[in-house]
Amino acid sequence: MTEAEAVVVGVRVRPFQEREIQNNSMLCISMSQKSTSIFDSAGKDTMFTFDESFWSHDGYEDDGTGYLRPKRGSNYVDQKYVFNTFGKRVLDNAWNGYHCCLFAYGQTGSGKSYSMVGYGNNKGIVPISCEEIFRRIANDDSGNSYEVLVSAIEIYNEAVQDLLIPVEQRPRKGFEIRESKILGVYIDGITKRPVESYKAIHDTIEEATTHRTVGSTLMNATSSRAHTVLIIEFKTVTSCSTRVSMINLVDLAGSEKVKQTGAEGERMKEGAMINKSLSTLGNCIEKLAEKSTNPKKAVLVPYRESKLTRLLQNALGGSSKTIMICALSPASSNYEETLSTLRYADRAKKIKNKAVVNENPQEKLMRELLDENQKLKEMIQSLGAGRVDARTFEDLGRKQREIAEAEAALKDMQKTFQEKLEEDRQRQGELRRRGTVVNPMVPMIVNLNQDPQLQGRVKHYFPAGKTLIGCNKQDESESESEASDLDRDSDEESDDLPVPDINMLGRGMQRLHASVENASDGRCILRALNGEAAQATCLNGMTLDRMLEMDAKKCPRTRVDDGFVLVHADRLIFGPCYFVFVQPNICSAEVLIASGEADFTTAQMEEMREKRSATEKRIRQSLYSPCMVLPGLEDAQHFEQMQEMQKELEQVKRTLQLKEQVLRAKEDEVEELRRELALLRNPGERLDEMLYAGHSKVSLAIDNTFEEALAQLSAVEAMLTSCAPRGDSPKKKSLTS
Ligand SMILES: Nc1ncnc2c1ncn2[C@@H]1O[C@H](COP(=O)(O)OP(=O)(O)OP(=O)(O)O)[C@@H](O)[C@H]1O
Repeated sequence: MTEAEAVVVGVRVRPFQEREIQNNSMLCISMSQKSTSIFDSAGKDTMFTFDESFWSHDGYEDDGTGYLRPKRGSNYVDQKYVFNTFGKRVLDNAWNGYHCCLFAYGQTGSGKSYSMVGYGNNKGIVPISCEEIFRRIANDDSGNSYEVLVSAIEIYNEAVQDLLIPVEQRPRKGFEIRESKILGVYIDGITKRPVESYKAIHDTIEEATTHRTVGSTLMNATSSRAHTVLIIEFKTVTSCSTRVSMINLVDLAGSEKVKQTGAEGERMKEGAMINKSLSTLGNCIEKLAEKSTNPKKAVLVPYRESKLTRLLQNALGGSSKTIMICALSPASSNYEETLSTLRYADRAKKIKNKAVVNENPQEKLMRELLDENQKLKEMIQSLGAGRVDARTFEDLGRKQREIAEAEAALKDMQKTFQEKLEEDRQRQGELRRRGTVVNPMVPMIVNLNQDPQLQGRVKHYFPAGKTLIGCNKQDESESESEASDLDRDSDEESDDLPVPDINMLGRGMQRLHASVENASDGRCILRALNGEAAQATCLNGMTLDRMLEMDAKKCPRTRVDDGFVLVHADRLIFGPCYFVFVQPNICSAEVLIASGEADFTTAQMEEMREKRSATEKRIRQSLYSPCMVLPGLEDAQHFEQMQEMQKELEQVKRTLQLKEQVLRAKEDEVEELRRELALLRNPGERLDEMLYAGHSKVSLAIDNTFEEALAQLSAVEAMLTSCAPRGDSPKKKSLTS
């Protein structure tokens, strides 16, 4: 009989972030071998022991390529070490035919994605594992053959989405998680992409990431608000058997409490949904731990209460080998959250699973599926013979659906891997022809946001041809029943309109708002699709309707008919959404954003500046144009009009002055921040400045002291002079001279 095996749990603490250093954050975590301690503000510690405690807080250096490696003699744990400890274990298990699951838990910004996916050269467990899978396959000379299928999903607001299909082709309410006796828990209709090389799996993950960010815009989400799961189905075919194992790599959403993030409205709902998934996960872990400690006790595990736990049911309390990596913030300001993560991890390590090798499942599955088919036929026959009760009738409907699913699964199983590859190639070719598959080197717009954490998270690509930007209200979160009749009428009217390729919601957005044409000469041309849209679309602060009125020579951008040629780093505003245009062959979006060349404040300020000058122009026009039309100043009515307008002008001037003050203050603030940033980037200069400041203070002090001394001397001198006998006043040399 298979031995029960505990969930393997590791914790990892990251370095301080810039903000935490600036806030003089205190370190509240210490680690010694497998134990981790957390200290509260009074210095009292709570200790936990895990399978692994990874110290990644300090003791590292850049190896010259951006990769962070441990300094000589330090205990810093780098990405390779984490992969060798946890990632390799997952792969070994998969190779032996076990289902495996690795999930990362922790509050936002604690380092989950760093461990799972990694950044730049510091690749995480997911990419290294994918590389390793194909390296092992290439080095295998046993005669076995291998088949790898990849799925990528996101759970957001309790809806499961397939990240391998474009946003606009997804069902609005997401995909269904189903459970059947034969197939177990599975997602109905999810893409399983066959991959035969590291490049293919890498491109698939890139595609999923792109769809993830695009998808998140539609819902105002950020990556940390959704749970992402990469599912790798790994099949080994030997001469006498077939083994299938599923590898689930799960990057959970941030675990912070909604209260702490100050979330409101839609964000609050998101937070509640994430918390629902995470708190159900917590409850399941608690119940499973209870069950493992007391196997005889009847414990109900609430898997069905959230999509996440339903999906992870097998990984948590079934036949899977499971590893959990908990990311910790080192800062004392996050003490509460980190302590709660440690408690979560502590409970998880008590769970015990009984993993089994999934040998020959395909043949078994096919046999079972055929049996089910037979049973259904018999049921139908009995229905025809009139020997059926109500319960059987009800069952029949359910069975019919199950059989349809089973038959679809059977059909899929009967296809060879080569057939699946060929089918996928054709599908990809078709999508590429329609421009649906995204190449990260095509021009794009990237979002700008007040919150630097949210900046650069959303990318919209412009493949060759025309891309339509608009507001497809069907995607709006309000239910249709709440829409006004007027809205409904206008929606009906606009039903014939094409669906925009890029959807942006918010005030000022038109159903078909703008287009960007990626022309054959490589230029991208922006056009507003109607007058109202032109007023609500800005290029570097200026509305398109204003640019269209301008003399072509004065216009800041090259005009092509009614459109404008976009230039790398141009700021664009559509309704309430701020973006920057990126030509990836000039530099990547990440580099552009990090350079500070385009940011939210700049875009907002140039918009305000343009609005001000447009208003001034309008007032000037309305003030002076009547003079030309009306007969003369003696006309009383005209005089009144003039006075009215003068008042209006004064009012506008005052408003403008106020706005100008605000703008200046903001500009000063930005200037100050830029200066600070430059100093931080160049500490030498900072030191010089400090020395200079220190020097000035000292010389000022010396000057003051000197001045005071002189004053005292003059006073003494004056006293001496007044005290000296009048007659023989000597011709003294002044002490001050
Ligand atoms: N072990 C580490 N070594 C160096 N830097 C790290 C490490 N872990 C995390 N970081 C840095 O900390 C920051 C936050 O990490 P990360 O984005 O992985 O957090 P997260 O928990 O995934 O956040 P979110 O929930 O928002 O996705 C990043 O800048 C990352 O580079």
